[in-house]
Amino acid sequence: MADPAILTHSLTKKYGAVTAVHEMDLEVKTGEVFGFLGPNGAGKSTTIRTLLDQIRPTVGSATILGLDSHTDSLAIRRRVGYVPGDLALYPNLTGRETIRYFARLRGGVEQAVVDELAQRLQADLTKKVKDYSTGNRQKIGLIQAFMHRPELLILDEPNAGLDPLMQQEFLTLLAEARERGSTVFLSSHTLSEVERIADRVGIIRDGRLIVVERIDDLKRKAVRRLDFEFAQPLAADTFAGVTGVREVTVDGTHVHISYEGPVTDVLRAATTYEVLNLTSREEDLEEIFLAYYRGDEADAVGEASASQAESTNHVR
Ligand SMILES: Nc1ncnc2c1ncn2[C@@H]1O[C@H](COP(=O)(O)OP(=O)(O)OP(=O)(O)O)[C@@H](O)[C@H]1O
Repeated sequence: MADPAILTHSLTKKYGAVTAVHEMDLEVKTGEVFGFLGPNGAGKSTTIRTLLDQIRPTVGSATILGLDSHTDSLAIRRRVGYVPGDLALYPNLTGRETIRYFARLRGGVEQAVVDELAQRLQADLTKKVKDYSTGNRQKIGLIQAFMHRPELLILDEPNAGLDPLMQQEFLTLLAEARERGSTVFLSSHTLSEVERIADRVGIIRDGRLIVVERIDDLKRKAVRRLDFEFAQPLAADTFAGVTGVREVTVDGTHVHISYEGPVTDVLRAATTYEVLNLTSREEDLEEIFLAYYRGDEADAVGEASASQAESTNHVR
């Protein structure tokens, strides 16, 4: 079997009294797109910089593509494309000169690949970097990360500053990289940025990896809602004890139900009465995710459904 693309053992980074990364055991499989999610200051960038040997862990170790992150760091750099969270560029170089500089560090890349990436991302490479907007700087970051068709892409909040059209193009580039067999490690603070492309997500909070799940499983756990209109008013306890039901609001003939898991029992209980109308609302993945952020992972689904507004405020 292929080595995992990323494997860490008890990876820990302390800055004085602050433990930025705490005993992290992370495995990213070859060929998957892994979303690395957490709020500001959770430890995402510190983890990534440790993986790339830009900083040394206080305790623990990591292998990247089967190579030791420290002793084999040069070999790793050639096989990895990296977009840092705080991309530092020379202000007086043009975009093209900047890309040439990165290309030389990599031992040369195909000009045709650079041109195609620049065209697809609508990057103007003739301007000096100091005259770029945040989004245009980010495009340079993406071009240099993708241009050597690396086996592993490590992307630290790569969407920053990209407009919706470019975000879409970026997702297409990721999908193509996956088609070629590349692995993608993608950090973000919003699930919505990664949910369309990631196979699995890991959620990090206060330096700890608190959950790793397949996006499909996370979706299965998400809260869903049904709004019924009945011919007759129902008693408040009509749905008490029905499997999967989390919350019921009865307002005369209108009943709102949030539930998790299969809908069968809810429907069976409802259709013992005359149903005039039924609407089903989108499952809300963001809610369950925000609950993990807040620290309610033991009961992420229930808490999320109870107080979305509060959780949204907390993250901001
Ligand atoms: N060089 C440093 N010296 C001291 N503390 C640091 C240093 N770098 C990071 N930290 C601290 O480590 C913790 C994790 O920071 P990190 O930048 O890794 O988080 P992050 O998840 O990438 O956040 P963001 O989404 O804001 O980039 C924070 O408390 C931060 O203040």
